[in-house]
Amino acid sequence: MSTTVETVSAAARTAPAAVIVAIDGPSGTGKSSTSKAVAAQLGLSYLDTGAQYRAITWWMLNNGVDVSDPAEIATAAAKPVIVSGTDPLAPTITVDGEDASGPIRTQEVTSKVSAVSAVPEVRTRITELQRAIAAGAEGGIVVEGRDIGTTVLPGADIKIFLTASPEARAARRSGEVKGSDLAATREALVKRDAADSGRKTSPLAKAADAVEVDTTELTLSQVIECVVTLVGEKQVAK
Ligand SMILES: Nc1ncnc2c1ncn2[C@@H]1O[C@H](COP(=O)(O)OP(=O)(O)O)[C@@H](O)[C@H]1O
Ligand SMILES: Nc1ccn([C@@H]2O[C@H](COP(=O)(O)OP(=O)(O)O)[C@@H](O)[C@H]2O)c(=O)n1
Repeated sequence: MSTTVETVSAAARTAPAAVIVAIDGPSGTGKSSTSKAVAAQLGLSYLDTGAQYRAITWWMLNNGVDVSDPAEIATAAAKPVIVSGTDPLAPTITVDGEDASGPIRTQEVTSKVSAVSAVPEVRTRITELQRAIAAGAEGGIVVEGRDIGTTVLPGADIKIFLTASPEARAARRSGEVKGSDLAATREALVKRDAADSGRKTSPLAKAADAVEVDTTELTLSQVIECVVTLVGEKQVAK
């Protein structure tokens, strides 16, 4: 009998505690790359909340919703069925059963997503989904977005807020698309930041208890290492 108890306590002592990690920040700061790598390295699930806002925007554009009309967006907000796969090595997203991972990255969706995500009914719906996914991730999860530390998971074990200069972020983003215009990319990015930070309902913001990491002069590997270290410290303390 005592052997069983000892075995269980030994396992509890050595197994890392399940942690909830919130990573927020504006576009191009490295949230997705960092979150996926940290989750994969630490055996945690991963949730890209921006992909969910993109997915609902894509559905609205495909289903005749006038995305310049908040009332129309609000009425349609409950309709699409959005399912996120949380494997950091192969994240997925479907809308009404259809793979949406490619189409949600188009310029059209990117230019409309801030207007859709500002509508309170959309945020309530997507926030519920996010909380349910985090609650179901028994081994822990890294959730990345704009309002995870402030609104979605205010009780997260660790909160990171990534920043970088607009120049660095625009250079990173335009590096992803061959022949893209750096100045236009910067302008679009700054405009989206302003819309996301300026909206009334759960704007892009750093939580008071978040650790801010400026990634402007850091390599992606350095950022990942920094976050892995911060999460490791929390796991030991739990
Ligand atoms: N510290 C970094 N240094 C250089 N490039 C980076 C860094 N972090 C991310 N990147 C690159 O910048 C681009 C945007 O990163 P991403 O993780 O998608 O940012 P976000 O999710 O914050 O929008 C990607 O091409 C990524 O490889
Ligand atoms: N938690 C979140 C995540 C994204 N979003 C919205 O979704 C958009 C797309 O997010 P994203 O993370 O895919 O954007 P990128 O930084 O990858 O370009 C943001 O510009 C916000 O308008 C949000 O409102 N709240």
